[in-house]
Amino acid sequence: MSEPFGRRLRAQMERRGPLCVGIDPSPALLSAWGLDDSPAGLERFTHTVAEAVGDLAAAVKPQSAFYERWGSRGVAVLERVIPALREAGTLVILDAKRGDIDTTMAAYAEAYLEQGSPMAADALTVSPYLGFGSLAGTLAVARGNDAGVFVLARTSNPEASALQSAVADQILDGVAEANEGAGGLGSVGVVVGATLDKVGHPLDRLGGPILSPGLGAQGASPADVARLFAGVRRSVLPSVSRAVLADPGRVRPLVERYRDECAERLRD
Ligand SMILES: O=C(O)c1cc(=O)[nH]c(=O)n1[C@@H]1O[C@H](COP(=O)(O)O)[C@@H](O)[C@H]1O
Repeated sequence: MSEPFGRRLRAQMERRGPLCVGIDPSPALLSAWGLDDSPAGLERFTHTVAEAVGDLAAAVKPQSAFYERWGSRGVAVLERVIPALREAGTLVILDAKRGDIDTTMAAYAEAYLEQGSPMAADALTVSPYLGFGSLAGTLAVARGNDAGVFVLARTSNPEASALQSAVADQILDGVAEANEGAGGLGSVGVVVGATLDKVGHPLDRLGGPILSPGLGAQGASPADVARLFAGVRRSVLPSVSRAVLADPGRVRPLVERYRDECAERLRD
């Protein structure tokens, strides 16, 4: 590993355009592809998406839950696809949304961010609702491995608003502090859903990337993302899953379309 995650992400977004492609092999999508809801179906779906976008998307975000459904056989699929995606030149953000006390979080960080671990990704989504300080060990492991962390701040689901808006400032301050002195885009990001009407908290001092899921199936468009993040657009990595995954033959062209529109809208 050569460079901190934030700088690698900045380079990827400039080279490939600002789009993260989620791999969410739900039973409904496996069925739409004519695949069995089984580890073999999961593997076929996953590798088809990886081949379609590994050389195209700035980042790819496998949703761990759809693999964990199958226990060790599903996790084995994840263990195979993460290195394959990284080999293809994309950054892997593992979406596992881990959150626990500090020592347990450090163990999750070793599982997902320690280079050499079977599931080592470039970045991990984490939950700060045990207190921002509970992430200290995770941030340390990430830093030591040039990996990234995306901390939930304002998620895309409507039921999150009351809880998260009460503590979002603490989380954003913690992230800003963790990115101090990064020099370029920091490696500690936040998750802010593209579906929000407004963020309601300042994002201009974060210093790190903003992962923004909610494009497509949850109703947001690239124009919504541009409106929501006016002033910080160059730090935004929109993420799309179902809207590009419905048909195996159309994954690549749909990703190209979203990527081009996001690049156009988030130019500045
Ligand atoms: O962390 C995430 O990626 C995430 C955060 C959030 O606020 N909302 C959200 O939908 N996600 C994830 O992003 C993906 C959204 O999928 P689509 O709605 O199909 O694009 C799912 O894997 C969600 O778990």
